[in-house]
Amino acid sequence: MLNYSFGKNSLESQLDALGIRVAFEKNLTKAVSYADAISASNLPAFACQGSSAPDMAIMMAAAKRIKVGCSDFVLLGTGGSSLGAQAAFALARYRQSVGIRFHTPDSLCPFEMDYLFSSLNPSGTHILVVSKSGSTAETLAQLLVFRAWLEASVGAENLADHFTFITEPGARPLRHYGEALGALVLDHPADIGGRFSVLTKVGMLPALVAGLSAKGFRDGAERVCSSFSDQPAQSAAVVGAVLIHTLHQYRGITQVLIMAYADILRAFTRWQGQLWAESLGKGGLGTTPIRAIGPVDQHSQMQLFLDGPNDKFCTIITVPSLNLGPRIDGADSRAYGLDYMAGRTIGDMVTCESRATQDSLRLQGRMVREIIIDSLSEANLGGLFASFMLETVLTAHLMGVNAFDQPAVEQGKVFTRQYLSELA
Ligand SMILES: O=P(O)(O)OC[C@H]1O[C@](O)(CO)[C@@H](O)[C@@H]1O
Repeated sequence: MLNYSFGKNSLESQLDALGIRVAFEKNLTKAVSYADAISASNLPAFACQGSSAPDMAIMMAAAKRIKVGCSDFVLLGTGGSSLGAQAAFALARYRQSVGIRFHTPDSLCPFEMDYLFSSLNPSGTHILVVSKSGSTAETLAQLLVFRAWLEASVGAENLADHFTFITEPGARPLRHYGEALGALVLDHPADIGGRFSVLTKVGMLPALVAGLSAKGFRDGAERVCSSFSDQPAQSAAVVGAVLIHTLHQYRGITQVLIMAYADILRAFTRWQGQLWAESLGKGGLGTTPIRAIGPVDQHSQMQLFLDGPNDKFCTIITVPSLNLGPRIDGADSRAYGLDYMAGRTIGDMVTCESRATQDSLRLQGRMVREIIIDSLSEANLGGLFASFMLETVLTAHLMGVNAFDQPAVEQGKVFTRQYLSELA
């Protein structure tokens, strides 16, 4: 279950106080008619992958194959080919549901790779290589290095059993490589962009390997999609997109903060950051995502959020945690003058700290939205994925930009190839 709130004062009264009620309503009408249009033409496939979709059987079989004798599961991929799976892995870690160790070297780092090789057990290592384009240099370089490392231990004849690939059909270096190896090569859906692919095989196969329910993720996403279709004007995605866009247009909001009060959502905030930045930063437009985790970032970034420029829209994601987690010893804390925490749980503290953060931000005149999920589950994480993808697409529509491309990053890739080939 995913709910949202703007605090004690109604959203309408806050819009009135800011003098943007009329502009909000106008943008809302535009967003709702776009929401109706995309609902009528079948909701975007990325957000609404049915749990009975034909790829379920393919993923289940692939996950079963990967798990045979697997002690270390390495996901090679970057950006949208890794971040969604990382968000899912965090849930599995918290559940302690599998005995497999997960490794997601999503950035290219010589030191990290050396360390990873020293910590892996080659015979129990399975490598899932994900790249929609099949040509991302970092992922391909990692693959080449991993193959040589693994071949030295398990032998060329056994390599295919240690690899699975996900990439688009067609002539692509990664596809060619996987097929030549004789490994399992699965199709990345051609009509779904990398950063929108978390509910496809890209995020769901790793989730299954981690012992999570892909059906659970997709059911949660479907629930969000149906309430988006049924009552768009009330959905978190539509209201969020309209509010952010209106505040950007009329009240100088240029940054969008996502602060999650659950460590487990740390990777989720990274996933959302890519989604937002790459989808909206176009042609001189865009708002900058900021990721934060509570309570820790109260002690690092909060001063700026509270007392720096009033240019941020703040989303606080919470999971009810009253009475949860270890309890603080009453006598011990009282003996040291810590009466305020005596007998409270760690969950009590986190709940109060999130409330304190929201109230402090509001006192400073910041616009704060709380998104509440009732538990840490596949369904709720799936719902968050769907909701934020819809919000991003709606925001792009309001801004008049294409959410689905990322033309500017290509130049850096061209330079990288050139500089590498020019190295002495
Ligand atoms: O899945 P691929 O094609 O390897 O791309 C990885 C990431 O790189 C980007 O293309 C940006 O360079 C992202 O959009 C994408 O998620």
